[in-house]
Amino acid sequence: MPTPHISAETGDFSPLVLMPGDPRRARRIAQTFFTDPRLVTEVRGIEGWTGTVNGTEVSVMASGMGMPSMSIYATELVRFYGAQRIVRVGTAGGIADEVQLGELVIANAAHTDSSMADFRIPGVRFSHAPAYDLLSAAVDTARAKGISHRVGSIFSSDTFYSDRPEQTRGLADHHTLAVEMEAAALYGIAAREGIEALAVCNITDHLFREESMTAQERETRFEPMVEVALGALMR
Ligand SMILES: O=P(O)(O)O[C@H]1O[C@H](CO)[C@@H](O)[C@H]1O
Ligand SMILES: O=c1cc[nH]c(=O)[nH]1
Repeated sequence: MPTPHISAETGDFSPLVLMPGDPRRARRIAQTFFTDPRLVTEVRGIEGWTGTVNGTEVSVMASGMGMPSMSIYATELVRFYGAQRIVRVGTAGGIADEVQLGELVIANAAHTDSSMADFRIPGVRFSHAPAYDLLSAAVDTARAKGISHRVGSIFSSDTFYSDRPEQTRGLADHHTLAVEMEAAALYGIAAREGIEALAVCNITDHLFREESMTAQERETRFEPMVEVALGALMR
């Protein structure tokens, strides 16, 4: 049944869903990795695709940018389309010194400055964590394929252009690996809805160094990340 934001019919989505932020990355992932990909929704330009990978049905749909957008799409995928496992395949900026461009960060926790986290359980500072089985399968896949990766905490920010250098410094002091803008919301929704979630991010820039991929590279350099995410999703 279509929702306000997804026009697919019941059964159009697999229970296994990849979620990049960028709709064009969603399309490229479907065209690169799926056999017989079909477009199942494109409301507001947020594309959802379903196809098969090694005979298993898998879907990919963009989350858009930021936690309110991720929350809308992840909630509708779970409640109306039966999503059981969601793996975010995003881009992120490095914070910890050792993190290099092109490496993957597999997020075993997501700090956040989002006030959305304050509403989850009144009076509780909620811990945003992934499903262990997905995390473990992602690490196994990265190791087996020799894909450069790190496992650690990330920061899900409400702002891309932050004017709080002391916050970034504090995150670095607590050995946070990278910053992005959706994982904490996804982990919170997964906990609430009783599904499994994980975020795997490609490092595309570094907050303390003058290093950055182009917009084109951010859209197109996703293959190792998606291989790791599929290894987790289809474990
Ligand atoms: O490349 P995606 O997956 O959109 O992820 C990152 O890029 C966007 C900011 O440029 C935010 O959505 C952030 O989380
Ligand atoms: O949210 C993001 C994503 C990529 N790079 C950043 O610096 N921030």
